[in-house]
Amino acid sequence: MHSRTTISPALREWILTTTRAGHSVADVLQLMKDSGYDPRLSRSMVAEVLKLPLAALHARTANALMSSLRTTHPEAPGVSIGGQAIGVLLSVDAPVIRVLDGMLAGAECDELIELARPQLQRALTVDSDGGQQVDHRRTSEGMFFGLNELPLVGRIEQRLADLLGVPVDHGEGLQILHYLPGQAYEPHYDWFDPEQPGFAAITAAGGQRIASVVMYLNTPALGGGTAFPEIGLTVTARRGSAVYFAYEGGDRSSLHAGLPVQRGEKWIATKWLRERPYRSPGRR
Ligand SMILES: O=C(O)CCC(=O)C(=O)O
Ligand SMILES: [Fe+2]
Repeated sequence: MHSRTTISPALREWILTTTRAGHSVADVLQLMKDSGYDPRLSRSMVAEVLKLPLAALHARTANALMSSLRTTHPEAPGVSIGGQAIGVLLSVDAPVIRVLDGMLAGAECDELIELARPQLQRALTVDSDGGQQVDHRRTSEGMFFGLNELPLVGRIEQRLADLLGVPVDHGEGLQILHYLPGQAYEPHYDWFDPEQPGFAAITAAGGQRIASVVMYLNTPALGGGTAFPEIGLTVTARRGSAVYFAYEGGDRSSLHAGLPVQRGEKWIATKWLRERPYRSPGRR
């Protein structure tokens, strides 16, 4: 007798909408695994809902589950997305860097600052065990928006997704950072170090980081650029513009720093992108 798996209507609906939204079967299985579903059970449930032969899923799973997406690097001279003309002002091949102007409209910058201001807290970094820590290397204050938390946030996330060819749910929540004179973010990598004990925990959902977009929400009076010391490049912090950079885990050329603000203040919004969907069913 063929025994059918019991699938809740909510889960059935989620599998259908997620695949219709363009996600691969591998993505769906990975998201379910991240949410604690048994992989074998997930495969039968997904096969049943999508009316796929179970064997096809088994054969594909091992490779497909590890499949990871890369961002598409924006090409000069630029692109228009939803009415926003984004210009590519500078391109570097190694590390991959694009300096972008027109990433955000002035009003969007102002709105993000005002929404974030009341929620600022001392910015944390991920410690070697995967937990959050106060870090002397990063003296700014910050906050995170949930994915698509507000229409403005959702609009910016969709623009980034269209620009980089990666679904919105590969993104971590948008982080807003505020630096005052003297505050900085010392040289660091955005990818997670596979040698660190917390690597498995940090990358269990979404996998490794693959790219970052630092968007400048204001123009500091002096200082506060983003430096790439390995190649001697400093990107000027200018309201509405952004720096995008992409990397592999372990890529030391992607070392970068938020230089100290010398006069005025600096506001940025950072989006970190993962190789796989970072958002799982039921998680914001
Ligand atoms: O403040 C900056 O310019 C860089 C910020 C940064 O590196 C980050 O948010 O990961
Ligand atoms: Fe960074």
